[in-house]
Amino acid sequence: MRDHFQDGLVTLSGVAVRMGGHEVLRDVDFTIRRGEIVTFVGPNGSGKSTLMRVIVGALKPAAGTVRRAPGLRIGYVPQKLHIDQTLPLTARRFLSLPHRVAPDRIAAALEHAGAGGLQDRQMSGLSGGQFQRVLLARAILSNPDLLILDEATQGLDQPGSAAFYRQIEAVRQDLGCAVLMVSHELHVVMSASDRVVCLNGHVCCEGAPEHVASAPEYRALFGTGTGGALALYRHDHDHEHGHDHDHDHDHGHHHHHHDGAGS
Ligand SMILES: Nc1ncnc2c1ncn2[C@@H]1O[C@H](COP(=O)(O)OP(=O)(O)OP(=O)(O)O)[C@@H](O)[C@H]1O
Repeated sequence: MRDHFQDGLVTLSGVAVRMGGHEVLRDVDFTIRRGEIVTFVGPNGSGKSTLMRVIVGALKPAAGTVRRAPGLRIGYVPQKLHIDQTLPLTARRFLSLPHRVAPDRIAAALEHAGAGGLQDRQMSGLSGGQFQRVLLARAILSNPDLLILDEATQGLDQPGSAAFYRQIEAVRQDLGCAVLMVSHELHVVMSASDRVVCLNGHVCCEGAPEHVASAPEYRALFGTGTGGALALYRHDHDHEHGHDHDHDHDHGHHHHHHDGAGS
């Protein structure tokens, strides 16, 4: 049924990257397929941004191969974008830079990004969440096969981030694009991802969120620091799907040993 999932949009084999004389990434095999939401997690300096740069083609690996589907269109949502606050600039004009875009396309992109009707607002007057949605709309304008987000929810509070990730899922649903994100907000990202890739100079572990969360390699990296976050994720997860859960609400003490891999 899901033939389109077979198509690799970007495929990396045996990729290694050296920076300033030392190896930042080694032996990376990775594929993202049409329509998938994949998230890179990993400690600071584990090579997440570097790997993103290899995937978009901004950085050439020292070893290995990178294959992109012919004609692949990538939309990029940056972590932050600084706009001169004194410059009068409406969302419509911002989305028309550097090339003019027809008003109906702008309206449609804003609608998809959950920012419908904001075209006449000043960029400097938008809330953090609205601003990120306008950046998302800009990425959508290129009609991407692959949407890339580099910690796009920095500066948003937790409900704001959760809402933004729900918007990302809606965009994937509406446009059918694949999504690749980097994030530190593990619990939020885990619930929004089909697949999580845990990096630490190489791919430590990957798979369905529940699988990665219970993998010893992941636990070794993130230790007990994410215990609460993972408990929160499980809590949400249990309640969203509403099956097989007991009602004591003591999800923090559940121990799933690799049983989530197939979910
Ligand atoms: N231009 C560069 N020159 C030398 N070393 C670099 C360069 N860019 C990155 N590095 C090193 O590569 C490693 C991986 O960096 P990268 O930014 O990919 O990590 P990250 O996982 O994205 O980190 P963070 O979570 O802090 O954003 C780090 O040790 C970093 O210092």
